[in-house]
Amino acid sequence: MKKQPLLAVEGLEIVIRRKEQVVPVVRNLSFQIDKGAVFGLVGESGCGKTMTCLAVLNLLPAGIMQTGGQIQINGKSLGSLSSAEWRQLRGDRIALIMQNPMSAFDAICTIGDHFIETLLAHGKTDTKVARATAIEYLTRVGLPDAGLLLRQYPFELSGGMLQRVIIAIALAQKPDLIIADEPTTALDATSQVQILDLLAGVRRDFGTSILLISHDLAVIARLADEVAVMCDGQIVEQAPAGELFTAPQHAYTKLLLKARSGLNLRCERRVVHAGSATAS
Ligand SMILES: Nc1ncnc2c1ncn2[C@@H]1O[C@H](COP(=O)(O)OP(=O)(O)OP(=O)(O)O)[C@@H](O)[C@H]1O
Repeated sequence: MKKQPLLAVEGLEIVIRRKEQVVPVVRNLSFQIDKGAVFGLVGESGCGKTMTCLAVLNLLPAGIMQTGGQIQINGKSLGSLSSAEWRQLRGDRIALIMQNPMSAFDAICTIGDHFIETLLAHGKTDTKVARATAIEYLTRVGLPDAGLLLRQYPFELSGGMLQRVIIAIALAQKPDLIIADEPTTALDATSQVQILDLLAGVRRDFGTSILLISHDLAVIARLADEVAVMCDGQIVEQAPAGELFTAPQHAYTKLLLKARSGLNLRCERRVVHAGSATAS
């Protein structure tokens, strides 16, 4: 019997309305993520990666809408959820980690305020229990002196530390799925490696599924089991990571791999679109 995926996206269509125009952003996009798996979505800036994950969270910005397709979690369609059910799903079942960790924090609230309020909003009723949980998870993600950290303000922490705090807040809610949208892009090289190692540990120790979004193949290569390559709102190739990196089939995937060695992706992409499906 085929096992049920944790997340199934089927035929997703997203458009932007600009005055009289309707511009497709994501077209007929389908993928599945199994429980405990890391699924990498890679593609150049503007190809629709973020809009795809915002659609999964029902958080598309004004003027951008899902016009087709189905999204299911554990076989349950998300299409019919009420606002309250969506709020519950976000945080409790699906956590989002974004590119710029500072933007996730209110500058006038301490780390403790953020952590404890989030836990209280998602079911922990006792501040003392929430505080103990915060300390436990901050320690688990490798942040020393968690008690002091709870009294600090976001600007007192580095980007890498803030990203760890966000991961700790996410983990404390024991989500089934973490959506990590360019989680290392704003970090220095050392912090990038540490955060990717931390996410690998999260999957290993908690069995959390991860949708990892990046424009950087090296980031995807480090974590993903399965990789989908996006170009202009569509998946052009999907394969297990080992296969995709050693034997890419689609011309655009080959260009992305080449781009890492300094070639001009944008220029060459025009060649692909002009019909050279075998360009490499
Ligand atoms: N708030 C918005 N209003 C209008 N158009 C938007 C908005 N956000 C994104 N877009 C457009 O939607 C398209 C897809 O953007 P998206 O953010 O999903 O790309 P991406 O692949 O995640 O790129 P990046 O890696 O740069 O974030 C782009 O053409 C972008 O210009």
